[in-house]
Amino acid sequence: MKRSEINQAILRSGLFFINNGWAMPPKPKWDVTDFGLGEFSKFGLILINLAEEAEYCEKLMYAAKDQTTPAHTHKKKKEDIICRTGELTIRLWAKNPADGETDETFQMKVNGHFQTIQSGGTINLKAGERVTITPGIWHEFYPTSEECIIGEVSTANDDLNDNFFADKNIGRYAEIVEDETPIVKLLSDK
Ligand SMILES: O=C[C@@H](O)[C@@H](O)[C@H](O)CO
Repeated sequence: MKRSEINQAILRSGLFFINNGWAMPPKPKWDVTDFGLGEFSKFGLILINLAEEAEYCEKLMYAAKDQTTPAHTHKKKKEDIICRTGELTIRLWAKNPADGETDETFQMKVNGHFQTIQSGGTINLKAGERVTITPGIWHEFYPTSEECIIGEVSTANDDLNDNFFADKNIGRYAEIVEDETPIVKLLSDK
C-alpha cells in the first residue's frame, strides 16, 4: 500500500469523524491497513486506538462502502462492533469459512439480546446498533452506506497475536511503499 493512499485515507476519515461529531483525542493512534492484500478500496480499514488497557480496549474505525475487513476471528478478544454512523453489514460464521460451509446456528447478542444466527449469514446494523462477538466466532464486515463510522469496545486487544484470518495470505498490517512523506506516524510504523 502506498503512503500516499494512507495519507489520503487519514484526511478523508478524519474529516468524516469531525463532521459527524467525533472529536479526535490528542495524538490519535492511527492504524491504516489493506490487510496486506494491496486493494485498499476492496479490503481495508482505518482505525484509531482510543484506549488500550490490559483489561479493555476501545477503537474508532472508518470504512467506505463495500470496503471489507476480511473474515477473521480472535481467540481471546470479545468485542462489540458498533455502527456509529451509516450502515454496516457483518457476516458471521461458527467456524472458519475457509474450511467449507456449515448449516450450524449459534447464539449471539445483537443489541444486547441473544439471537439465533445462521452460520454464514449477515446482520445489517444501523447507526446505534451493535453485535457482541465472542472469541471463536468468525466475522467480516463492510459498510453498505457511502461511508461508515464503526466503534469497537472489547476486552484486551492484541493485533499482532490475536487476529486469525481465513485467508492465509492476509497480514494484519500493510506493507508500505514510501511514495510521499507520512502526515502521521502509524501504530505499525517503526
Ligand atoms: O473485528 C475487527 C477488530 O477486531 C479489529 O480491531 C481488528 O484490528 C481487525 O483486524
